[in-house]
Amino acid sequence: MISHLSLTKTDTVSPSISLQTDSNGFEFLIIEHDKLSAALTLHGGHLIHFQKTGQQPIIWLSKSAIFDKNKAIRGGVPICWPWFGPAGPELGEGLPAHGFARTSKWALDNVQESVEGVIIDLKLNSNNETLKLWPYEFELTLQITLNEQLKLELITENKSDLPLTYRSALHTYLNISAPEAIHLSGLNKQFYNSLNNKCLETGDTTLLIDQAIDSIYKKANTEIMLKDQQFQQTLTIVNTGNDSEVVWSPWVEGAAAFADMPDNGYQTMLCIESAITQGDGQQVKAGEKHSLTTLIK
Ligand SMILES: O=P(O)(O)OC[C@H]1O[C@@H](O)[C@H](O)[C@@H](O)[C@@H]1O
Repeated sequence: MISHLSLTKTDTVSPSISLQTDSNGFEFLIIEHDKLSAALTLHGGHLIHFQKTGQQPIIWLSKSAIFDKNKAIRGGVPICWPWFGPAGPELGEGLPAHGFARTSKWALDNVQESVEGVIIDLKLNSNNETLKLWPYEFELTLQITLNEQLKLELITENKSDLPLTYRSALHTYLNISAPEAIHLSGLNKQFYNSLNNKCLETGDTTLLIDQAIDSIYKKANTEIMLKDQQFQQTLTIVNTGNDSEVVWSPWVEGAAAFADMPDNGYQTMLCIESAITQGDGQQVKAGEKHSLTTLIK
């Protein structure tokens, strides 16, 4: 999934993690471990690749993704935070879609390695720039656990004196063989259809992917299963701290409209997002923390 990138190693972080840059100096953390390979960027705190040794990549990255410090990366797991979709009108106009975490520079806080895999902690703290966009002091921690399973935990700590509310999504782009090979089950029956004025609709708990989809499902009551007949694998997805799951495929027209996705890109990806989208969002009291996770096994 990242073999098309031309990277140069600039530093060693730990036995299986190196810092590498592209020709523009854009930084990547590359993980080459006996059990898995993975990659992430400090820009956006963005996992862009995860593959267990001998298996298909689990995470999809656009072949035409743009690596630019002012843009969000197409593919991987963008961190949508502290809002999802457009910002609420109370925050003002001209704010970036899906918040600013996915275009902010995160700091590498900690790495742990074992024979099973690696755990990487990234941090993003409020600063003068974030306070102009969103008036709360915070510390965000993204813990990325890469081993037999993939786990992402996003911890929002409220460092202000007032309660905050946030919305979010771990906007996971999953790698699929082909839409017609996919059978998705375990979703809630009720969903808000963003392609139909966000109307609340009732469907089946299973879904075949044969057209554009942009739906906010009420939180699943059970595990979500993504069966891929061609890859002969079933991914099980368990989300916590969320109130909904977003399922998104841009399909033919959507992919054609994106400069950073090949026209056929929609055929090999499907987003299933652990999300906070309902009501006013998740409240976090002053000094407290809230955790949003997705686990893919
Ligand atoms: O192009 P972006 O900003 O990364 O967003 C991609 C998609 O993200 C999804 O989560 C939304 O439900 C879609 O409406 C949106 O189009």
